[in-house]
Amino acid sequence: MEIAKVDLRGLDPSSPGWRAACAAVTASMVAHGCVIVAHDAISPELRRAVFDRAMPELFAFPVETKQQNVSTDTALKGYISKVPGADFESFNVNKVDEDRSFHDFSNIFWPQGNPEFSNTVGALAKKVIELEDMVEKMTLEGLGVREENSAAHLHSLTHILRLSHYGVPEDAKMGVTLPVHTDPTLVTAIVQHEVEGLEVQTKDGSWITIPPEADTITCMAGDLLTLMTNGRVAASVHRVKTLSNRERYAILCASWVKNSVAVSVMDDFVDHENPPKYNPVKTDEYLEYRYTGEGLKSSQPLEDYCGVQK
Ligand SMILES: O=C(O)CCC(=O)C(=O)O
Ligand SMILES: [Fe+2]
Repeated sequence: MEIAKVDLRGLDPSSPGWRAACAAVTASMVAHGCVIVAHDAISPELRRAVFDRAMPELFAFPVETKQQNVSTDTALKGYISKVPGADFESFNVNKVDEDRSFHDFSNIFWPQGNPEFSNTVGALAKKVIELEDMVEKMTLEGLGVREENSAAHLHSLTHILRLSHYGVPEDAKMGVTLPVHTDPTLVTAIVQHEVEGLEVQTKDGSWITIPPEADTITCMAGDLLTLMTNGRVAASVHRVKTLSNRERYAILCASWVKNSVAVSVMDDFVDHENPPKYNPVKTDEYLEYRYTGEGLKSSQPLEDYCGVQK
């Protein structure tokens, strides 16, 4: 089985192909919790500037400097350091919709400024956010959500960027560098670069490798999209496994609703036969739950945290 690739090049809501593309995006999200989209948003030069220059420069800093990437937003962690057995580390840039965010982030590493870093990573983030929001809009439209509800939802979004590095897997045979999980987000867009790793589990339990093609990004449904759609879109179950045993970089852009707004099941998914399956949640409280004791132990954190008792 393969995950379909949907071509979004040159597409906007007035294009003749829009409705068919919405249907294809939605079908893949419903079937697999994810969709691969083809795009021309990231030029080869931008890709090289970010992955061949900015990322290696960033990860070369000493750990004491890296740890200064703390989140001003309590629930979203800053720098995630390596832990024994997993050579994975990741930075977090909050509120990437605001121009200052990259400037503030790069100041940690280059107090005298590094416009090349902020401009290139910022430019890539902007493109990824546009694609991610488009996929979110298309999914809601494909599921029949009313235009005004979808527009209000898209208006409530904020985005964070994760810049991640994976060392060569310690267990060369297994190659697993990030264990199986769902994301606590609404949607996560993943930009891979040259080295494979991202794998998605299908509903029959088998694994599909998502190739790191330069002209695609992968959008994953997170737990909060399951909540909002009353279970119509199940969150993608995925992991990172690099069997070629190479070092790997990836960039992730996650969409959230702003912290003060609770995420609820949308009206469009509720009727007499389909009562809400989830209670509303505040995103920061849900994150806290996912990344502390109770939620870490749960195999179905969304259900356990806010599922309506039957
Ligand atoms: O690196 C990737 O391709 C995906 C990483 C991931 O799933 C995560 O950080 O949640
Ligand atoms: Fe993930």
